[in-house]
Amino acid sequence: MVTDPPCLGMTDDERRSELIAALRAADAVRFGEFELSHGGTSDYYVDKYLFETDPDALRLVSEAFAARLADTDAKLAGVALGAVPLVAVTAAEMGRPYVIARKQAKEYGTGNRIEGRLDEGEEVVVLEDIATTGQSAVDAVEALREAGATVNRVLVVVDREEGAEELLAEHDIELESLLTATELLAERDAE
Ligand SMILES: O=P(O)(O)OC[C@H]1O[C@H](OP(=O)(O)OP(=O)(O)O)[C@H](O)[C@@H]1O
Ligand SMILES: O=C(O)c1cc(=O)[nH]c(=O)[nH]1
Repeated sequence: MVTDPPCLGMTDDERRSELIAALRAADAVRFGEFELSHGGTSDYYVDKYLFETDPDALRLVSEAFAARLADTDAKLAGVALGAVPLVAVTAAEMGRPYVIARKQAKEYGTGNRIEGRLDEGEEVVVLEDIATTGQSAVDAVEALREAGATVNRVLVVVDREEGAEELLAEHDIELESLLTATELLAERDAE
């Protein structure tokens, strides 16, 4: 069943502006020199844990995700660790079940790479916080596909526009973002 998301009346532009303001208010957009997870450095960094632990920003992200997901009744998946709060809140808001894609399989107990219930052939949309190279998202999709899911869509909060869209396309995955780096940094870049 496809449920009506909240704030359906908001335009994408309104939602984007509100989200940028919330990320900035949470102090999640940092400037300086930062090392990134797949190598290289950057003069800015989105500290996902600052916006994910801020109730206003977390609520806005989950509402925006829910609005984007109104066109599908697919199961949701979150990429550990950062996307776990995002998928949990979005799933609760939408009344949808979800799974978690670990970076590596658990080394004891169940030995699971995918946590939660996943049935063979089930359609899954992956939620992620940040896409830089896109490798983390691709790894999660591959693990979900190996576990039997059908996955062709990844939804991220921020696409840093550093090749993720192209890498995902090579794996037959469409990348959608709530914000691009261009949108997020427009104010700084206009100065
Ligand atoms: O697109 P990529 O080049 O893969 O980079 C982005 C990934 O890196 C960050 O996660 P991080 O490795 O910091 O892990 P965490 O969620 O466990 O903190 C971010 O949350 C993405 O998952
Ligand atoms: O590529 C990364 O590692 C990365 C970039 C970023 O802006 N934020 C983050 O949490 N990780």
